[in-house]
Amino acid sequence: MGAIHVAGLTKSYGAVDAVDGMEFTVERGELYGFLGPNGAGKTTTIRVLTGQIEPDSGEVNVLETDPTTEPIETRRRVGILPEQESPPSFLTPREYLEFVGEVRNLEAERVAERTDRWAERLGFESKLDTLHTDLSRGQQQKVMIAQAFLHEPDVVFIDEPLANLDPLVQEQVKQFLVSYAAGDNAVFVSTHNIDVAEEICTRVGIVADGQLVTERSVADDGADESLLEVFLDRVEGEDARDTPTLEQLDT
Ligand SMILES: Nc1ncnc2c1ncn2[C@@H]1O[C@H](COP(=O)(O)OP(=O)(O)OP(=O)(O)O)[C@@H](O)[C@H]1O
Repeated sequence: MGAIHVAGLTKSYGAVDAVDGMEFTVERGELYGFLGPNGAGKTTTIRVLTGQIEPDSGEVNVLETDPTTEPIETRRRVGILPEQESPPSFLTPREYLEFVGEVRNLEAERVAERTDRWAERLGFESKLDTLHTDLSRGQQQKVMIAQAFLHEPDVVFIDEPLANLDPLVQEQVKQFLVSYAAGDNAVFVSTHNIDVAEEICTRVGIVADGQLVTERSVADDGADESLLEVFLDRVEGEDARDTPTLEQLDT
């Protein structure tokens, strides 16, 4: 079945077919990249997989739970870092992580240990007791990463994990994601960043018009086409690749 399994998934908003026959399976140990242009249906798929919205049809399974019929059980087992979400402005990182720890049924001592570890790992120790409203976007993103992993879930869904982070922290987060997935967990990363997907993912699914159009895995590293070329081929069609560059137009 896989840690995450999706078959024949559809979801429309009125006349918009946001997800239209999505199919894929992610196994434990994989860092899976979900790559696609704006409006391809990535966020909608993640929202179905985390029990936030109901699909119109199709099968979904996450860690042996059905997010459409047991959304609370699914959310209990997974970590989620939604797109452009900020921690509550009126709490400090320490308070927020204590709150998340309670929701996740973790012992207070364990939460305190993990909070310190995450603050040290991502460098927000000096901000642990500062209200989020006084933190930068990048510092808030670090807290959001910490909350997603606080209960050490077997599956984590992350939308644009590196948004707003400086290059040094991006490197640390990338290494962490790679090692976390390698520890028999499934990490599902939705991104527009082809370079990052190519660098860290064990497998990449390319999404367009609500469907998975192709997949590439690290095993295809020696392939003739780069991930960017595959992306342009499948998402934009040959026309996009034939579009002349500025240099060509100059000559
Ligand atoms: N709540 C909603 N109501 C109406 N239409 C929606 C809603 N959410 C998404 N859509 C539409 O569904 C389509 C897929 O959106 P979705 O957010 O899943 O794409 P995405 O791949 O995550 O895009 P992005 O990369 O820009 O975040 C888009 O056409 C979008 O406008």
